[in-house]
Amino acid sequence: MNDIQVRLCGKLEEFHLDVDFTIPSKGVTALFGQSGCGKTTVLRCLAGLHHMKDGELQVFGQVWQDQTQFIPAHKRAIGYVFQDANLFDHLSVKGNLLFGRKRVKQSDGLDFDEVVELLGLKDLLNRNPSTLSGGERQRVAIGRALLNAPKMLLMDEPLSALDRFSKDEIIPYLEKLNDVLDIPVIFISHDTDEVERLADHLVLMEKGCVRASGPLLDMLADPTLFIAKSAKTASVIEATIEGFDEEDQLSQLDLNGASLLVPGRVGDVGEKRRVRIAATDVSLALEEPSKTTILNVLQAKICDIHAIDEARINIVLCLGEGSKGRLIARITKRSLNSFGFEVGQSVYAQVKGVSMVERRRAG
Ligand SMILES: Nc1ncnc2c1ncn2[C@@H]1O[C@H](COP(=O)(O)OP(=O)(O)OP(=O)(O)O)[C@@H](O)[C@H]1O
Repeated sequence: MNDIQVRLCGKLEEFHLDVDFTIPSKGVTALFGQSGCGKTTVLRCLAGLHHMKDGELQVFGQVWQDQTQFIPAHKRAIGYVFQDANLFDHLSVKGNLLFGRKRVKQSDGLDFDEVVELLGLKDLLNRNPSTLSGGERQRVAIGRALLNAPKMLLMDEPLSALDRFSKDEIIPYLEKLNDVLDIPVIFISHDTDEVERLADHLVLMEKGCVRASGPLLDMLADPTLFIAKSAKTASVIEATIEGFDEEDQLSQLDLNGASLLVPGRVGDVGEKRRVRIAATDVSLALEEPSKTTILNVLQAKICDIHAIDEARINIVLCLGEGSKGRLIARITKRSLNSFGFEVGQSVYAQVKGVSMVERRRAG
């Protein structure tokens, strides 16, 4: 009852939407899929900006839409952030932030100072929006949405209009926001890097349908999903920092029982971090390689083999017990056949590169 249940079925001229999925009440959910698959339509239906007649929406046990009722947009406690910040140029940043705030009970949600602090807006308050950078404008738009005490924050490609530099500037603020907010955030993105850094849950859409949904890390390890076919396919795994080697300046991480070394001090002992290992950076060996410069050679078991096309194969490896430590290796069909890899077999995974999915702190 504490989650968000979405069922929507209907047509927009030629486009047919038919989705039925659940969004957890906490954390960040990314709606991901190709252009035109229906992500914005789903978000607009959630916000009440579009009424798909055949639909049911239940938010924290409250009915927002069913066969007999439809709560209009202005009565849904929602913050909506669009691709463009849509700020009012006749108002200062402060005026924009406070726009609509009068309608909200002051005790609800975050207060003005908290939002200003969280999004690093203090030095911008007296500026005119026309003088702000794209990233700064989006931070103000997010602040304005939060000050209306939403029960849910919806963001439609909030970073897509920004250049790489502005994205890098704003992402740490979003990460910090995600740590502080106790409302669900649902955002649309085309960018796998953004999704890996920001999302906890993923809803994968394809041609008006939900292809799969679930915890991000499980979804990224599922070789049957279309994201596993991309050239950028990677495993994103939660690791715990176990130690630091001062002499060689290497951090030692625990990946579900397997030990991984990464250069530099990536955090304090006991902290959890996401690591990203590109599928093309993992190669397999039947025996433990002895003469190699590769630092990370992990013992693993093959738990799935999945052909991507005529030439390439994804091998899903399990590290330790359970389904948490799953690593994808991208190999050729020729290697699969010549080594005779099969499900259940024990192998050594040589990991050529590991990057930290940074969860930096802003401000
Ligand atoms: N008001 C409308 N009338 C007719 N067709 C529409 C309308 N709104 C959206 N569509 C169509 O519905 C489909 C889904 O659109 P939607 O904007 O939801 O996709 P999307 O996944 O968000 O795409 P993108 O990533 O490109 O923003 C598209 O084919 C679009 O042309």
